[in-house]
Amino acid sequence: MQTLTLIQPDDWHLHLRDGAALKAVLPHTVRQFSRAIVMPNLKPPVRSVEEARAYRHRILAAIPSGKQFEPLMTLYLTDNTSPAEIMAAQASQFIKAVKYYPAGATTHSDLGVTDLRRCDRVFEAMQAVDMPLLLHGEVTDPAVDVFEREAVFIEKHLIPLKQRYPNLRVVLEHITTSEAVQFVLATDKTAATITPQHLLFNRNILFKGGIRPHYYCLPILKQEEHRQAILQAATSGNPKFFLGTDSAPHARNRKENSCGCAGCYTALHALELYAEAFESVQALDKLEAFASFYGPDFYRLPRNGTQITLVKTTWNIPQEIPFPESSLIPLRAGEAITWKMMEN
Ligand SMILES: NC(=O)N[C@@H](CC(=O)O)C(=O)O
Ligand SMILES: [Zn+2]
Ligand SMILES: [Zn+2]
Repeated sequence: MQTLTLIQPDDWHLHLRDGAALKAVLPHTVRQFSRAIVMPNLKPPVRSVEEARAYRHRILAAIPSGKQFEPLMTLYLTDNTSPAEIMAAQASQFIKAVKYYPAGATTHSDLGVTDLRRCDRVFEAMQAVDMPLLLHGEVTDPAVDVFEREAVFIEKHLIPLKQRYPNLRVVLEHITTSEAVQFVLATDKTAATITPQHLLFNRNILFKGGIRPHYYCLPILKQEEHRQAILQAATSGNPKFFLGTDSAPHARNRKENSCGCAGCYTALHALELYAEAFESVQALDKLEAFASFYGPDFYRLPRNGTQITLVKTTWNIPQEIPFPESSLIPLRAGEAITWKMMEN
């Protein structure tokens, strides 16, 4: 039987939510990953060191007994974030990054930043203490085509930001376009996370035989040429590209809705999905570094010591998972998948 043993991976972009939802999804992540960069887009968002400390304790309390997991916390940037909060975040040790959401771009982003330039004093402080900036890189201008919003953001906002703060370390999150790949390759102190859905699917899946809300996430899936560009980047062995699932749970009734939420749920089977993507281009030998080395290297954390094993065997992804309000539909629910993580 074909097996694949990896140093235990970490998830460098994850939504854990809070309360009963947190309790429902955390065991899945804990099974696959040792650490995760936890997104701060709660309602209300995690804007201060004290809120991050309290959220971190709620996560720690929800870890299944006997399991090891380290949540790496982030702060939600607003127009009003102060440089002093950045200094306090750096001193906290448990806050590893600051997250930028353009106001209104995605789930729970209404308190996000209205204009990047308003945060210049904060970026100066982040650059000074070497705190990474994580970006949801899309413009929100309704006049810009939804498929162009990442490329326009890079051109109009991110290139100028990096010109003002060349030493600010940035991670362009969940990249979806060849423009993003080109930007990351060309820019110092810049990395990117890549999700399983953006490696496996192009936008056709959204309309395959009907509208499929469980494939809807932001940034939206793009054309095939973009999928190929990010698959090439992920499997290239370049340490600027690493794993971030963007697993984003929403209850079934909120996805299957006349105005459905954005987000794909992959925490259950992320490594299997990534393995399929890497195998599709004969690059399984590149998976371990993408999943387990380049993220900790970027965040200047030690690589994990434990290992996990994937086995080449076919199983069916569950149709649904228990979740508050209704249920949770994992990506590719009910379909077969050809890798399986062994219980450890
Ligand atoms: N990716 C998504 O489609 N949704 C994320 C937010 C985000 O990462 O943009 C969520 O929190 O649901
Ligand atoms: Zn996002
Ligand atoms: Zn996200």
